[in-house]
Amino acid sequence: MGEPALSDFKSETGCLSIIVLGASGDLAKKKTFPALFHLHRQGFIGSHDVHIFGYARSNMTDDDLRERLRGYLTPCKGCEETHEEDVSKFLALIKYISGPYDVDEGFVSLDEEISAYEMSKDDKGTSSRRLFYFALPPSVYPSVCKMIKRFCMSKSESGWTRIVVEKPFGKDLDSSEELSTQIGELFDESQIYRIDHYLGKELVQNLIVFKEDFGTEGRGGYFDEYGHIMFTYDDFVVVTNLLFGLFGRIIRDILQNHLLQVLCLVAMEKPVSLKPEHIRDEKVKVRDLNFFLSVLQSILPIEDDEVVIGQYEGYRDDPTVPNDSNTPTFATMVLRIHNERWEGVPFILKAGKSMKSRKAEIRVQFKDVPGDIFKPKTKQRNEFVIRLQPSEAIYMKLTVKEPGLEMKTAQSELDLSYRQRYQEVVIPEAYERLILDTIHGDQQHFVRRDELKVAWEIFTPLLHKIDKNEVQSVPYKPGSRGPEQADVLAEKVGYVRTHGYVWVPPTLSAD
Ligand SMILES: NC(=O)C1=CN([C@@H]2O[C@H](COP(=O)(O)OP(=O)(O)OC[C@H]3O[C@@H](n4cnc5c(N)ncnc54)[C@H](OP(=O)(O)O)[C@@H]3O)[C@@H](O)[C@H]2O)C=CC1
Ligand SMILES: O=C1O[C@H](COP(=O)(O)O)[C@@H](O)[C@H](O)[C@H]1O
Repeated sequence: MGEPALSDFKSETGCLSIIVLGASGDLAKKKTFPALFHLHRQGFIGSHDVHIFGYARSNMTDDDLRERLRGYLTPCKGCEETHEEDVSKFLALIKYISGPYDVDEGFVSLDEEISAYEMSKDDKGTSSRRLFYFALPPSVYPSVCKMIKRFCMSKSESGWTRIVVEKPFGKDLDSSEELSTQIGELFDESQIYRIDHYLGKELVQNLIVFKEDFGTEGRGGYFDEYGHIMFTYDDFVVVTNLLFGLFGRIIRDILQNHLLQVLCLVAMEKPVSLKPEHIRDEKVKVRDLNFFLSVLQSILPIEDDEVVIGQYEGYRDDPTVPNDSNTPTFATMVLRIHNERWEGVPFILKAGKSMKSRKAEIRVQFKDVPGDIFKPKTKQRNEFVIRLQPSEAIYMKLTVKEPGLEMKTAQSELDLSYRQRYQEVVIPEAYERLILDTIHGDQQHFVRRDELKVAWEIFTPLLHKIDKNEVQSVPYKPGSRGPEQADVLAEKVGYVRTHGYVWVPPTLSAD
């Protein structure tokens, strides 16, 4: 398998302009600029060929923006000593331009600034690279795209223009397709980077490496031993703002994108190679001689009785939330992949806000061994767990003999905890990796238009039912596991929860 290395994408030179649209906003200060800072600090983007432009309507000077960002540029482990210097060098690269999102003048000024910077370089902009990062509400994407297309494209033949767009990409199938069409009329798919930051997480990226082993096995039934696969996202953050004021929040926010993408990487066949298009094809490729359907195409419609949505008690106390809001802050549902490999294996997706803990993980539960001679002494099932966050880890929960003279079983784990195993390694933030991929033109970890469409096809019928109150949120206590009905559903489809066993993460002290 030809594995693309970072160096495969490094051949481009010429000045690089990174334009953060919506520079005054929350995402820009918390994620986009800090990611750029860390890339700069590590030398992935260099002062000699990079300039960063912030653009938004707010009235600010360059220094106002720099001061606003300063507090979010935190030192990483081991670089405390040079931190202040690193920050100063980075902030010096930033220029702020104020302007509206739908008026020519703003983008004419932006283009003038970028061009002036390009002309100041040795190659006079002959290979200008322009990366536009949309840290903006999607409502302004169409007008901003028009403005960029009209005024701000790279003028050099050997350069490029790329746009990075944030979710939500629509609120259902129709609105998403409309947005895709509007953007698609102006930019080629190869210029559009639809970011799903879960695809940039270290352990999500590791899923493709597991494929190498999985994929070499024979077909037909070797997954028979896999009882259930559970994807969870539990968050204790209380979120009060309503996206679009629409129902179905947690589904649109987490399940339709982050968890579905992770599911694809787990369930898809091994791609032909690591080339970005091969990976994206595998997630969504169309029916191939009626033989193997890709993962997304093979997901069956979600059954009403395989969904539980919940809302934490107190959610409606927020003055911005209507008293009769049905908005789910929790959802669990079963997806079924109708293909040769996964027939009969329930994929349980679960996500919630205001939960007792904050974690995201993939849990593959194995079926009971037929004729288990230790039954009924062993009540727990073996599980393979990939903990995406916090404290990244891959571990196998399994039943072992308890050390000692007695033949007693106990649950334990084989554990690869990243913090312990890779003590010297700083795991990069998802946004760092994805921005670097954009600069390198690597679309592997970005959502292609056809993927997005199928993702919405899966969830839209359910979302519309929730929007019409045909599916009701059940209440759950803040700081709990979510509604009991969710556990009942998981149990109904065969998932066995282990009671009384808590995995204690290893300490950092090496023996
Ligand atoms: N914040 C986060 O952690 C995450 C955000 N996202 C997505 O990233 C994008 C940006 O998010 P975020 O930074 O939180 O958004 P903000 O609400 O902070 O908006 C960003 C900037 O856009 C401008 N803006 C806000 N509302 C409007 C409007 N109605 N019309 C025109 N301009 C507007 C404002 O700049 P000005 O008024 O100065 O022009 C604002 O500073 C969104 O698509 C969001 O869904 C995705 C994942 C996480
Ligand atoms: O996209 C989103 O993701 C965050 C969760 O991201 P994480 O990297 O902290 O797990 C979520 O809190 C937010 O609501 C959602 O829009």
